[in-house]
Amino acid sequence: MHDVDFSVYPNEVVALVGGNGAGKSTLLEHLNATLVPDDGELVVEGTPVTEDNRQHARKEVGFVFQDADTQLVAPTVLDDVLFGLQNYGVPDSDTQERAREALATVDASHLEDRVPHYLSGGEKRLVGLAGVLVLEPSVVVLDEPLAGLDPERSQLIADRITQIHEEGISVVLSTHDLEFAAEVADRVCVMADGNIVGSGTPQTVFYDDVLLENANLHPPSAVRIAREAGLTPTAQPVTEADLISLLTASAEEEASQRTVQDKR
Ligand SMILES: Nc1ncnc2c1ncn2[C@@H]1O[C@H](COP(=O)(O)OP(=O)(O)OP(=O)(O)O)[C@@H](O)[C@H]1O
Repeated sequence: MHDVDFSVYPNEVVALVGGNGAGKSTLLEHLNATLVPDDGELVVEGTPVTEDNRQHARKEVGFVFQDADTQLVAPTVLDDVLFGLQNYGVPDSDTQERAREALATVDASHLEDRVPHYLSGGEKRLVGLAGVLVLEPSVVVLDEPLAGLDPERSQLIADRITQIHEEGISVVLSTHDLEFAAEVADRVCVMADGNIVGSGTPQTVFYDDVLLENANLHPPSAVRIAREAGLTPTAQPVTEADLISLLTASAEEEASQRTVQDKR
């Protein structure tokens, strides 16, 4: 990575997109000081992070790994979620209740006695998220949160991201799924060759053909369909839901014009 200037503001969802090897995971791993820059500065909640105070960044920035096995270490799911709390010295009297609440927020209460290693990929991702949320971080970082998930689990993760956002926590995620980025992100950053080459709202980024082409990305299907259907001079839908409401509104408009003509 070189010359990267990246900030996360309170209560926003940022999606990092870019081709394989663009540097998304590397940038994310700097956010909680898993990696510390050789040159330059990482500041978390006003405190510069150094080799000696990584713990501050770890506490404020919760990281959900793509490979959840990296994260899940205890004999049961509940123990795993408790582990972080105990590590940060939270009194034992509070920990069980907080851990169970965290599992409930990701719909994973039924997994609490299971052995983490034998969970499915999607279940591991949810438990990893619970283990992060229980520590009440300011920022949650998710590396490829949908990788290997079925549509139902993907929607669950998307819903949880929206919920975390509504609770005032910032979210930074990396993804190859631009439809998902369009659905959840306030801001999209495009990465290529170890740098951020463009950023903006999903509309700004996903209608910028030159930027997407330079980063080897294809626009989300809603953007392609809107263009093919000639809708883009007046609207810039980026999600399927945007497109459906636009097409519905335009069909209703057409129907009402036809009724007026018929009456004449
Ligand atoms: N510790 C490391 N030492 C040297 N090079 C590394 C290290 N970690 C990652 N890289 C290299 O940095 C580049 C960016 O990797 P990174 O995993 O950040 O990309 P990415 O955008 O997340 O890719 P993908 O979408 O394929 O997961 C790759 O070329 C990778 O080989």
